Amino acid sequence: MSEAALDQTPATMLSIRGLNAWYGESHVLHGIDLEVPEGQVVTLLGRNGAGKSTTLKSILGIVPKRTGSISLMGVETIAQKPFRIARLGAALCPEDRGIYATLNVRENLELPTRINDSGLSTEQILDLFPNLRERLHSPGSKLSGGEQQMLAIGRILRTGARFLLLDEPTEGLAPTIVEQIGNTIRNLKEQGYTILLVEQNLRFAMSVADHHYLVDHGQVVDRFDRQSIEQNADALLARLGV
Ligand SMILES: Nc1ncnc2c1ncn2[C@@H]1O[C@H](COP(=O)(O)OP(=O)(O)OP(=O)(O)O)[C@@H](O)[C@H]1O
Repeated sequence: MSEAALDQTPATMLSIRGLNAWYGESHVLHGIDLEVPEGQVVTLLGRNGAGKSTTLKSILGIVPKRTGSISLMGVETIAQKPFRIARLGAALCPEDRGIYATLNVRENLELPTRINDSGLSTEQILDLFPNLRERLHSPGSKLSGGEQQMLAIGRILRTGARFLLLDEPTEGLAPTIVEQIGNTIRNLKEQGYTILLVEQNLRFAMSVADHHYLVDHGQVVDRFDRQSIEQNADALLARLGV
């Protein structure tokens, strides 16, 4: 057996080094360093305004001014345009979910461009989220928060992206829906997807993720694995202010 076959270390999906980002004159990220191994779920935790969403947007190239290094599947993307980064297989599910109010569920699902043939079919997405099947002809404006979130996740699965960036998918949702989203994330991980998740809900983050980064004032200030986050949960809740 070759050495490569014996090596069980997962490949690196994302490696960020010294990421700085600005909105106009406002300097928001101050040297973020983080790694996301392929096939794992990693969370960014932190208070409001810490820089979590800006980190996700920087990975997709949609923050105008960035410096440092963002390597996606070994490709340096810091100077790449968003459409090129998307073609590498990364997709963002934004905090506002980005559902078109006047389009129905099917139209919202089928709107984004596919980047390859490995995207899920509409049928496969409806199998994953049966609630959406019943709402196929309802406009986006008539969906509940949970249905909108499922549609937003389903939509990026259709594109063929294998690296999913989810910005607060549980925000404002009822506990049963949060549980469904958790099951979906675990299911996607089993299917080999890599997920970077922004979360305020620590218990939820702990139930789905392999590693966690704590972001504060635009920097990574701590890192936890499954075991160390359990041991530090109470202190962390206080640090998150929740
Ligand atoms: N489009 C923008 N223009 C100017 N400043 C922005 C913009 N978006 C975010 N900011 C500022 O950048 C900082 C980081 O915001 P970011 O949204 O990344 O934080 P966050 O950790 O995701 O928190 P939240 O959960 O509140 O979104 C905050 O001070 C925020 O006010």
